Amino acid sequence: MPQGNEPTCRLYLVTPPALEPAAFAPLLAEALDAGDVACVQLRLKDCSDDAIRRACDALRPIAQDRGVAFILNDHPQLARETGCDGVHVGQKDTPYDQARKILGRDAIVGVTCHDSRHLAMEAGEAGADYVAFGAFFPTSTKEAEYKAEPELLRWWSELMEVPCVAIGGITPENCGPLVKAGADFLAVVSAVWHHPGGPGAGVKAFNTAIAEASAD
Ligand SMILES: Cc1ncc(COP(=O)(O)OP(=O)(O)O)c(N)n1
Ligand SMILES: Cc1nc(C(=O)O)sc1CCOP(=O)(O)O
Ligand SMILES: [Mg+2]
Repeated sequence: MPQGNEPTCRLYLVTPPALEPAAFAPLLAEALDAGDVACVQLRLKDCSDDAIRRACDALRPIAQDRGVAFILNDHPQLARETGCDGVHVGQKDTPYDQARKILGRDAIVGVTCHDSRHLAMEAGEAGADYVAFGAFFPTSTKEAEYKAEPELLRWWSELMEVPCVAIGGITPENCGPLVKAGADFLAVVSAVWHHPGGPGAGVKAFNTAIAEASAD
């Protein structure tokens, strides 16, 4: 939970779905050195386990050395083997209970809940560290089958203690209503990694937008 001067909503960076670790490492460092980031999710799609291991080994220390949690998408066993802080699982991935057994009670386990109150309550009651809702806006990063509305974040954050993450097409320009509705984290791919000024400028733009929306 936020304490003291921490912002009420924080940035949750998700990596591009394909990357070359040596080339991506300086971009990740640039992003994390530019401002406040709560966590990084390594989300590699269509990749071998060995490639994921290599990416974890190269990128995990960049996050953890800066006090930023490093979470692996989809692969609880690999997350455990490679020293990640946790895993994110979707509804078609390893079930929450199994992921928790693999990683233990101290790890972060987050669960995709699409636009569903029911899935979120199930995940929250089971012990998930956060629930993720989306997609809030059109995204070209993946084919999003569900559409979530800010009202879902308002409902969840007023009723529940478990933090909620908003994902899908989020930019510094459109994030205000999500912050005001109670999102604890904004999970972002394109608007940071494809920011015209580079990822550092992307993080700064989000930090400013979140601060402005929180102050309103
Ligand atoms: C923070 C966060 N929220 C949602 C997702 C999507 O997970 P999932 O539905 O399993 O889809 P893939 O990302 O695996 O394609 C996520 N990764 N992170
Ligand atoms: C990985 C992911 N999951 C989503 C969901 O709705 O569950 S949307 C999404 C892609 C997010 O990327 P961008 O910030 O570039 O839109
Ligand atoms: Mg998944």
